[in-house]
Amino acid sequence: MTASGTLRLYYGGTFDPVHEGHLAIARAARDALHCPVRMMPAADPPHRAPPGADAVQRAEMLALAIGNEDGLCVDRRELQRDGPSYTVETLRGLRAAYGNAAPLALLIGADSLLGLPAWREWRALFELAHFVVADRPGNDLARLPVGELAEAMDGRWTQAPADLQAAPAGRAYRLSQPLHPGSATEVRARIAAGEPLHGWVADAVADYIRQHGLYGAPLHGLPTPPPL
Ligand SMILES: Nc1ncnc2c1ncn2[C@@H]1O[C@H](COP(=O)(O)OP(=O)(O)OP(=O)(O)O)[C@@H](O)[C@H]1O
Ligand SMILES: O=C(O)c1ccc[n+]([C@@H]2O[C@H](COP(=O)([O-])O)[C@@H](O)[C@H]2O)c1
Repeated sequence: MTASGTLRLYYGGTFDPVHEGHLAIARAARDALHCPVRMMPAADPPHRAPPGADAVQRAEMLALAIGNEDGLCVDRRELQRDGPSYTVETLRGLRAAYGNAAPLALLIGADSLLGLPAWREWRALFELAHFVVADRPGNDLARLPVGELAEAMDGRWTQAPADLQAAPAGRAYRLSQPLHPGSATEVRARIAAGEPLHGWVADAVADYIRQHGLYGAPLHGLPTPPPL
């Protein structure tokens, strides 16, 4: 099918909490592809333990991290449905809203791509969207393991942003941004250890975490209770 309209790029994640690594790849994708990046928190992320912050809190932290920055926004559509936030359902909803000719893309990190065969109806995802894949430390995209994922990716890779505009779905673009070590696991561990968050999350996000006592952070303004 011929594509029509401008590329719509969605960046799904648990964002528990949003950190500087997330923002770095969102900005890199925005700047490389010249389109807004819609950061889309998963209400009930599949294939992982329940997040430490609820979906509304994670969306609020995203909004604080983004502030008024051009070309980044929060898309709350997955908060509006019940059940696990399967990406295939989200993309079908986007197709229903924007039509089969609209170029759609999903931004994911390299670790997510390597886990793609565990996603619900994963092969159908290539019919619904392009993938924009960001390099992530410890995940080498140049050496995809031989097997069903490598076969499914064969012939899809492009380094031409125009190819994502020329078709509604089915291509894969590698975002070779500078590697960023940010990880939500590391941020939560730093909070648990009482270490500073500056440089790991936006200051407004660090304030929100303290104000809401998230991830075991002592509530803002209250003394730390003695150990039991
Ligand atoms: N530093 C990073 N570089 C590249 N991609 C990243 C980075 N951090 C997260 N991502 C990608 O962003 C998406 C959402 O990530 P997620 O919200 O699960 O954060 P995370 O840091 O991986 O979290 P956790 O440590 O809790 O697993 C995933 O596709 C992930 O691969
Ligand atoms: O649809 C699935 O089966 C599926 C399985 C794992 C992850 N995802 C999506 O991938 C995105 C990143 O997930 P995560 O767990 O790394 O934050 C997020 O939007 C999830 O909803 C989706």
